[in-house]
Amino acid sequence: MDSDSIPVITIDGPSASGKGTIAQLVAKKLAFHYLDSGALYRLVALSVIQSNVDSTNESALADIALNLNVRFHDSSLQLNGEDVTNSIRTEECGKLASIIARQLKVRAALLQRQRAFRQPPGLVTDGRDMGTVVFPDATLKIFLTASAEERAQRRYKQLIEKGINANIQTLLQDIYERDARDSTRDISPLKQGEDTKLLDTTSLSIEEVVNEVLRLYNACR
Ligand SMILES: Nc1ncnc2c1ncn2[C@@H]1O[C@H](COP(=O)(O)OP(=O)(O)OP(=O)(O)O)[C@@H](O)[C@H]1O
Ligand SMILES: Nc1ccn([C@H]2C[C@H](O)[C@@H](COP(=O)(O)O)O2)c(=O)n1
Repeated sequence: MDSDSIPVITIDGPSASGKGTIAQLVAKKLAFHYLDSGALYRLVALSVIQSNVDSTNESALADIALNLNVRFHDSSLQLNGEDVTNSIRTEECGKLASIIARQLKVRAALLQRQRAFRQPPGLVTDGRDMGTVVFPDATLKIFLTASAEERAQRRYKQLIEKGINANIQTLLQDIYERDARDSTRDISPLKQGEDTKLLDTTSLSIEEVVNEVLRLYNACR
C-alpha cells in the first residue's frame, strides 16, 4: 500500500486540551495506530536532563533526537530499555520539551521518525504541528481546544487522581506560558491550519468529543 493512501487523523492543540485522550480512543475505535508526538519531544528532553547536555547545543540535541532508542509498547514507553512512561510526564520534562522544540535541528531530526508511524490500516496522531507540517495531506485535521481554565481544571484532576500534589493557579500559569511558547515560536508553531476543523471541548464530555471526531472522519473519508 502506498504510504500516501494510508488514512491519517491529526489532532493538534494546546496543552491539556485532551488531545492524547481523544486520539487514543479514536485510534482504538478505528483499530488504527496511534502516535503521541509530544512524547518524542519529552524523550529528547529527558535524555538532555539525564545526560547533562547543554540544552542550547542544537547539534548535540539533534544527535540525541536522531538516535533515540525508544520502544512504544501499548501505553508504555521505554528509553534505552528503561520504562520512562511516567518520568517523561513531569512538569520539568514538559517545559524543557517545549523549550527544545523551538530548535529547527531537533524538529528535523524527529520528522521521519514521526512519518514512519503512517502504517496500514491508518494512524491517529496528536501534537502541535501534525496537520500543518508532519502530515499535511492528512485525511482529517482537528484543532482541539478548551478554555485555559478548563484545561487547568482537567490537569488538576488528572494529577490528583494520580496522587500527585498540584496547585490550580500554578497549573494555569504553566498553561499560559506553554501556550505562548508553543504558538509564538518561529518554526512549526501551534496554530489552526486553514483546512483544520476547530473543536472547542470546554463543555463537551470525552465521549461527545470522540463521537464528533468519528463523525467528521466518516463524513470525509
Ligand atoms: N472533553 C473532556 N472533558 C473532560 N475531561 C477531559 C476531556 N478531554 C480530556 N479530558 C481529561 O483532561 C486531562 C488531560 O487530557 P490529555 O492528557 O489527553 O491532554 P493533552 O492535550 O494530551 O495534554 P498534553 O498536551 O500535556 O500532552 C485528562 O485527565 C483527560 O481525561
Ligand atoms: N508535534 C509536537 C508535539 C510536541 N511539541 C512540543 C511542545 C510541547 O509543549 C511539548 C510537550 O508536548 P505534550 O506532551 O505536552 O503534547 O513538546 C511540539 O513542538 N510539537
